[in-house]
Amino acid sequence: MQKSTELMFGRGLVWATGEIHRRQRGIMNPAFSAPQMRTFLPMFQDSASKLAQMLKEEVIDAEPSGQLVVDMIGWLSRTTLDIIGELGFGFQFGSLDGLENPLRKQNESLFIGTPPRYRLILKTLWYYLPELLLDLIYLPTPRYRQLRRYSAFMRNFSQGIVERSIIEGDGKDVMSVLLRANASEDPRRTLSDIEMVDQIATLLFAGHDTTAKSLTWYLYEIARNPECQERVRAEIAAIRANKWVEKLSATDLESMAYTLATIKETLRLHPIVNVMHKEATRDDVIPLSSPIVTKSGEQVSSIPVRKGTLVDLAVGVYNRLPEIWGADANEFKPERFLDIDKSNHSNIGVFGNLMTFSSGPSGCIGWRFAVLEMQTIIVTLLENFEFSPPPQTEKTRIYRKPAGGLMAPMVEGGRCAWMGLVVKSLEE
Ligand code: HEM
Repeated sequence: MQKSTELMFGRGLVWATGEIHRRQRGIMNPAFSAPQMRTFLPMFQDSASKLAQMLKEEVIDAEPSGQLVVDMIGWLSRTTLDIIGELGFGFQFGSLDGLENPLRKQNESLFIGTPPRYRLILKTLWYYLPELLLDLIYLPTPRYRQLRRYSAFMRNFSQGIVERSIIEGDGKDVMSVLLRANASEDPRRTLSDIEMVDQIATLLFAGHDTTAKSLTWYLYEIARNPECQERVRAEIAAIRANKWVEKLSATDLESMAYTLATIKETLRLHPIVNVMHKEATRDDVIPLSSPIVTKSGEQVSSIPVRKGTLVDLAVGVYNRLPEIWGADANEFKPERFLDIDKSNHSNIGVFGNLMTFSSGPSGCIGWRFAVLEMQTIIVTLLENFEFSPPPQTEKTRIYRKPAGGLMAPMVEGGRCAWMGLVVKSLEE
């Protein structure tokens, strides 16, 4: 597992474990702090406005009625790529402007389609086979060659970015903030040049498709629940009514309690990382919230684990547990986050008592980035468009399937993520 992660992202934060992870994370945390994220808001807003403008052109041009079935995941993926390029490492992808870019092509080729069956089997066996045998099975495959090509390209590209950021020195993006923090740290606690370079591949992977797919699931839910959609629009209008400047502030966004509840509810129902694989770093005991009866009839209230035990965290299952969320756990009901009974909830996860961004020392470092980005894009889209599901046929019915390691919307038999929604411009 760590080997393929290293091939894709080098020795960045997603790859690191133990002491190396603690050191890297300690230096990176401030670059993702709440005040730092607020400085990103204008760029989120500019990208969201550009998305709305391009989408409007597509909808109005193609249909005189001002509505059209649009694959929203394509648009959202381009938007979040432009954002992570500029705010992550000061690079202009220009994908909303239709620019072709070799890095974008490399990145897309890596994540397109569901994996073939043999790779899913290999992944399942991964943990249980000796490493040498894995090398023998894995090394000659086309997937291995693809990963090698990607990692060589990425290293070269990222080196250029880091060199440029060092020379320019005043960038506002995450990498520039990180480079400055690294320079002022005790040398024993700093990131090496290679570790710094490899954070770019890490940010590109972790900060792009994750948010695009979560936003896509948001639109899917909001399209199926028009009364929720209207309520979000009304909340935005109420905030606007008290403002005389065009741009909303971070405080305005935070005050939209219902909109935030709809985001939490989407992240609850559609965690894009459905299962997380962890390894116990020491002998430990996992306490259970309520006792269970084992196959042998024994009642247990905790599970001992030995160092090295592999533990799968079923995020998708936790997020829909009726014991936590109620009998209507499978339904989209944002109100549950407005009148949440805190006494019934253990405080788990970094956001909304959910496991979607995980928890603990390796929980998602970019969750504040992702939430603010989602809030901004959602507000802009819902102020300008109405979303509804297209007529349901085999060609338009959406299923949740794994693609590129993330749960994606797909139609039956499709190889790529797709989310067609009827988009209607609200412009008179
Ligand atoms: C809705 C969007 C996102 C979701 C659902 C998400 C979810 C996750 C999850 C489940 C993990 C694994 C945590 C673990 O292993 O315990 C993770 C890790 C990570 N995420 Fe996110 N993420 C999102 C957006 C972002 C963004 C926008 C960024 C960066 C700008 C980012 C950067 C990272 C990094 C660097 C890690 C590795 C953290 C570590 O190992 O210490 N993520 N994310």
